[in-house]
Amino acid sequence: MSASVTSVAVAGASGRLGTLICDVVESHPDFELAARLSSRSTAEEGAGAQIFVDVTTPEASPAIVERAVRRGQKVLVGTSGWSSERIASLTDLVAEVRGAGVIVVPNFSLGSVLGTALAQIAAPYFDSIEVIEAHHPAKIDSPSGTAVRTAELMAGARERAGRGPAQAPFADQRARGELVAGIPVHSLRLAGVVARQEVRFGGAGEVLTVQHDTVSNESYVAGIRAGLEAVRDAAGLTVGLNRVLGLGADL
Ligand SMILES: NC(=O)C1=CN([C@@H]2O[C@H](COP(=O)(O)OP(=O)(O)OC[C@H]3O[C@@H](n4cnc5c(N)ncnc54)[C@H](OP(=O)(O)O)[C@@H]3O)[C@@H](O)[C@H]2O)C=CC1
Ligand SMILES: O=C(O)C1=N[C@H](C(=O)O)C[C@H](O)C1
Repeated sequence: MSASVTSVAVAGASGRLGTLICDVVESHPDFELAARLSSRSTAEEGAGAQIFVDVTTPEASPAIVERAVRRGQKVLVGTSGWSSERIASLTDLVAEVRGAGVIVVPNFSLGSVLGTALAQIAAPYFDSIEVIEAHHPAKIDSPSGTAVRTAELMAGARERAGRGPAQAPFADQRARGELVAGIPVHSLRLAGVVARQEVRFGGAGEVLTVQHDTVSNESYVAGIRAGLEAVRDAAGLTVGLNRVLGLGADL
């Protein structure tokens, strides 16, 4: 392995996103694929790589990420399930481990990140907000990580603007979706869909919709490349492709 080439291990390499990440690593002149890991891999496999990528499952991800951080690897996380609570404990871990560098990217698609940013701009101006996300039927978790992140960021934007929680009437009824940071989120798992998110804002006599569609996994390629390039020299914890691309903080 040449000194200028950075080695990468991918946990979840046999999955949909992991396969794509391995392709991106292999086609990038600065990186070399050191290990393809699956659910059957041992904890030691991939330990020698400089960068460790986690794209597994929300259940498995925290332990996999902690192990990689503790052994001094730079870590890029694309797995969903990294809610604000999980991010808080990751922040503590990163502060504890000297030299740690972790980037968590809830969505590698530029359009999705911009959609979430636009939703944050709108959130303080509309008390009535609902999120509808749709994904392919093989997705094991719901709501999506992107929907959770979007709802949390919209609630934060409202709080910073001095607005109270969004309205969520009759939220105790099951068909009203799952409340995330006080905002109802509805999940569809539908053949023919890759990934879609709609954020609907209701106001007096009007509805604003911020919608993003991923129509193929190609939408993740540029974000994956940017994440890999950024995590090489990462210090501390970074959350969101917007920060990786220098598009600003959480608005
Ligand atoms: N950030 C983003 O832009 C995107 C994020 N995602 C997220 O990435 C994650 C993976 O999605 P996707 O590729 O579609 O999922 P898949 O089900 O296709 O792949 C899951 C991968 O994780 C592995 N795995 C499962 N359980 C474990 C375990 N206990 N320990 C270690 N590895 C395990 C599987 O290995 P095996 O083959 O052995 O079962 C497989 O390689 C999800 O959380 C998804 O939401 C997806 C797309 C885009
Ligand atoms: O599982 C997926 O496919 C996706 N998962 C991520 C999420 O949960 O938000 C990102 C994207 O929506 C695709």
